[in-house]
Amino acid sequence: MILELDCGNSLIKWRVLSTGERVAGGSVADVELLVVVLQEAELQPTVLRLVSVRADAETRLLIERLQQAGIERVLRAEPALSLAGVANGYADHTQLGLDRWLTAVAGYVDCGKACLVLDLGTAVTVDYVAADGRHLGGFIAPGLQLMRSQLKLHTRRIRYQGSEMVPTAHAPGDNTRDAVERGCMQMLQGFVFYLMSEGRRYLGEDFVVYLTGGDAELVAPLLPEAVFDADLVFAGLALACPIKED
Ligand SMILES: Nc1ncnc2c1ncn2[C@@H]1O[C@H](COP(=O)(O)OP(=O)(O)O)[C@@H](O)[C@H]1O
Ligand SMILES: CC(C)(COP(=O)(O)O)[C@@H](O)C(=O)NCCC(=O)O
Ligand SMILES: [K+]
Repeated sequence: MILELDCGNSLIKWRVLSTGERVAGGSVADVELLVVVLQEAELQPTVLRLVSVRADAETRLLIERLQQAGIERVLRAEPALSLAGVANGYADHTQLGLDRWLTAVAGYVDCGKACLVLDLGTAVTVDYVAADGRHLGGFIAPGLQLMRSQLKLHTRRIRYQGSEMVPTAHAPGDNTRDAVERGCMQMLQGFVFYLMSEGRRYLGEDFVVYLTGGDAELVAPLLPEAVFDADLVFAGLALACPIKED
């Protein structure tokens, strides 16, 4: 059994594969919770395949904890100049977030043509891959939770309970919560529309849009033509760290 992890800045996304098939998965806040969840589900993976954008020391501790819990073999995605026909577009390829790299590669391998990958997590990341496999770089912007929390952190009177994000609610807010929630949502949605038009400039008319990350469902209704794939990073991880069992 293989345990796959995508260690993002907010959550650890996990899946367990048995003979190449997903048998369980979810997201957890930390590795201790993951160990408990695996024990309760009576899952005992021995191979770990992971991608992490966390600090190296934190990632090492996480791996050690899982080794104590029964992991025998570890494969970790590393920066690369090229993979599966995609050429890393960063001036220093080691600086490109590995989650971005894997989703860009997975998108290109899936469609075989130009693509735009939007990952709406802690940060919103945007990556362009041209039809010939050149990764053109992209953009990094704050995600929804970051936008909200920064407004609360740096103001005295933005205080409200709940975060009722309704993707289609656009009317001017008549209370603090709706004003902030809709304002942040419109920042995100406006950004996505802008990226689509920029996409035509960089990629031409014919490109596929991939949508992933914890907040992807909030913009999915705006992009009916986009491919929504919550597991895009795992598809990239399998390409970066192939295992016989795949
Ligand atoms: N239970 C949750 N805990 C944290 N974030 C959540 C949760 N449910 C939804 N989210 C949203 O998902 C985003 C995190 O998405 P994710 O793709 O997991 O990010 P990352 O890869 O950066 O950890 C948060 O910014 C938040 O807006
Ligand atoms: C941009 C990110 C913080 C996104 O992380 P996430 O929102 O998935 O937690 C991550 O890809 C990262 O740390 N990148 C390194 C900087 C770069 O890609 O240029
Ligand atoms: K992200």
